[in-house]
Amino acid sequence: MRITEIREKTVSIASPIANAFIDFSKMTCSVVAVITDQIRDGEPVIGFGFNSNGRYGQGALMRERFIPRLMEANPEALIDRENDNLDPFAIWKVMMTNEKPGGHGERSVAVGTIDMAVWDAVAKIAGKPLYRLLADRYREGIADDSVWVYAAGGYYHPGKEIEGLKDEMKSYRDRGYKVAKMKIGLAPLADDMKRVEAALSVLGEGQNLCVDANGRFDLKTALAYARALEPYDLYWYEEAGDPLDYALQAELSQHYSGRMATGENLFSMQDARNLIRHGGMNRERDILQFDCALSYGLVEYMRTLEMMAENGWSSRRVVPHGGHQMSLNIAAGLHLGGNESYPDVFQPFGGFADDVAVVDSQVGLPDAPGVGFERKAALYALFKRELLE
Ligand SMILES: O=C([O-])CC(=O)C(=O)O
Ligand SMILES: [Mg+2]
Repeated sequence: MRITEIREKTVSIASPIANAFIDFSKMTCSVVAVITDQIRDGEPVIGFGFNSNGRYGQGALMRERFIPRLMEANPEALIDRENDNLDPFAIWKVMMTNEKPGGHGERSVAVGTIDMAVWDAVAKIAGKPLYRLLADRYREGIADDSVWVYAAGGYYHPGKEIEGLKDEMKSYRDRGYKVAKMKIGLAPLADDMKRVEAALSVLGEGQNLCVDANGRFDLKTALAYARALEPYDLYWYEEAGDPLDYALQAELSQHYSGRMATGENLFSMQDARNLIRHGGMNRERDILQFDCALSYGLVEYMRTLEMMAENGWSSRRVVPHGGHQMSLNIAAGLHLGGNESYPDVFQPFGGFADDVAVVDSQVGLPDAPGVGFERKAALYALFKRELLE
């Protein structure tokens, strides 16, 4: 059993939206195909992967380091004999050969993207949905049947006024979502509070709304927003300050009594551990948003979940960033607390299988081998067009 070829390409996921820190006018993403010599239903098994929105395509790193390391490795060293399959842990180790610790920047995205394709292939070789394979291997066979999801959007957009935001929130409600998320921090505080009130006029109680500052605020601004937001009793206040400013997060938690969420820009177990150690996060209340596709993939994610357990954090406190099917499988198979969903933005990467609707903020998973990409027609068509033709 061996990987015969790995292909990668950078594709556009540009759109005119903006959060408090970046706009997505030139956003790209890598797509990857890991082609194997295994045959299922008369076709070679091919695993697919892509990196989450918000970081750009990582083709150069893949072409120069990670793909050659895998293709030069002894194929025997990449096999999981016990399960008669490829071994994602051995593959990860080969990819990370001669990589120093620390400085988890773009390379964690490159590795995370290939890792996604490897797990897709592994589940396809096993003939199971990935969430089922994960539950069977690591959770005594018990998977969640459905996963809690919230609708992420509420971006700043040229020409999108209050009415546009309300229409967007209403459309999420109409599509089965109870909780939605909107951006804050690009407009002045007073304007943002008008936007928050507009969203709440559609969503109802504060517990149906999350706000996301995308790491924009210094401590003073984070505290000013905390004071203004507190009376609304929102579901969560996300990424107030710089993702690596644990002291800011810890100080903020002394002044804000509601739930906070952060972690989407922490790309390693070690960075996540620093948040747990130094960020003042409350394990009974707060939410961690690590995204495997940005942070060295599922192999590293399992280390992060182990680290959390060692620190008394339940895996149910994790609701990954990214709104993609890989995290949805991890959520169902490894018992996370939910998953982000992008009903409208970042298509066709955001969103789940075409035939699973969101009902009461819960989404099911398709009964298809692998991550389920083949059940999301627009995404599968993109993979085929960009990587196989
Ligand atoms: O706007 C972004 O970069 C995405 C984001 O923070 C989120 O989905 O939480
Ligand atoms: Mg965010």
